[in-house]
Amino acid sequence: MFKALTIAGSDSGGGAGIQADLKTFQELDVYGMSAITAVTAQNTLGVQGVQPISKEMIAAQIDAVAQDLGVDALKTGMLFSSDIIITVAEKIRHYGWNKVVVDPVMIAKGGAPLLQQEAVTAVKEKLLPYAFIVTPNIPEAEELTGLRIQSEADKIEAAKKLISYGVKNVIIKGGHDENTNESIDLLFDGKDSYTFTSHRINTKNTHGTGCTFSASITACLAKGLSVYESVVIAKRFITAAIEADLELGSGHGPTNHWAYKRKAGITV
Ligand SMILES: Nc1ncnc2c1ncn2[C@@H]1O[C@H](COP(=O)(O)OP(=O)(O)O)[C@@H](O)[C@H]1O
Ligand SMILES: Cc1ncc(COP(=O)(O)OP(=O)(O)O)c(N)n1
Repeated sequence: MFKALTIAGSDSGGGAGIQADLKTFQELDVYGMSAITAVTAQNTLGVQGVQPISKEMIAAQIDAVAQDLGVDALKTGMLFSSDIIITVAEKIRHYGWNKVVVDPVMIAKGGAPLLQQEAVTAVKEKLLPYAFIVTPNIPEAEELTGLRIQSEADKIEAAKKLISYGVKNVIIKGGHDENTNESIDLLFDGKDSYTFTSHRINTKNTHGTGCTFSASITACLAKGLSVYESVVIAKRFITAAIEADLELGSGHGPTNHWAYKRKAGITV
C-alpha cells in the first residue's frame, strides 16, 4: 500500500485542488490523504469565494496523517498566504519528508488569485528549499524567477535559477505556450534537461491540468518510481485526461481522471 498526501485547497467543482489530487491518486492505485489549506467556492466559470483554513488546523491535519498513517510522498497546491506556507514548510522539515512535489499554484484559469502576492517570497525562501520537484507553469516560473520565458533556452535559464533556491528538480510545464501546436514540458535535474512533448489538444476543458499532473508525479514517486519515470507516466495521464475531457458546466470543464486507466483497458 503506497500512500500520498496532498496539502492544497478544496475546489467545490471537483476539477482542481484536493479533489483532482485524490482522484488522481486513486486512479494510480495510491492511497490518498489530504490536509486542506483553503476552501474555495468554485465551478467551471471561476472562483466565487475563498476561505483560508487556520494554520493551527492545517498543522493538525498534517500531524494526524503523519502520526498514524504515514506518507510515502506529498504534494502542495494552493497555499494562499505566507503564514500557511511557513506552517507547511515547518511540518515538512519536522517530519523529514523528502519526496515533496511543490505545485506553486498562483492564479486560477479564470484569473482569481489563489496565492497572495506578498506570499511569493515565502514560496521561494521557505518552501522551495524543501522541494524535490517544483512544477510551475510558464507564468509561475516567470513570477518566481523574474525572467521572461519564450524559448526552450529561457526555460533552462529559469530552471537553473529555481535550482539555486534549493529545489532538486524543476519541471516547467508548457500548457500556456500557445505559440506551438505542441505542449512541451521541460524537466531539469540540475545537470541535464529532458523534454516531454504531446500534441496540443484543442479544448477549453483544461481546468485542473496542473493539479492532476503534479498529483500523478506524486503518486508515482510514492510507488518508488524515479523522477524521469514519474514524469513519463504523469504526461501520459494528463494527456489522456485532457483528450477525453468532460463537457461539464458552461466554462472551463474538468479533465477526465478515468481516461488513463480506461485507455489501458482497465474497467470495473
Ligand atoms: N491544450 C493542451 N494540450 C495538451 N497538453 C496540455 C494542454 N494544456 C495543458 N497541457 C499539459 O497539462 C499539464 C499542465 O500544464 P499547464 O496547463 O501549463 O499547467 P497549469 O494548469 O498549472 O497552468 C502539462 O503536462 C501540459 O503540457
Ligand atoms: C483549489 C484550487 N487549487 C488549484 C487550482 C488551480 O489549478 P490548476 O491545475 O492550475 O488549474 P486551473 O486553475 O489552471 O484550471 C484551482 N483552480 N483551485
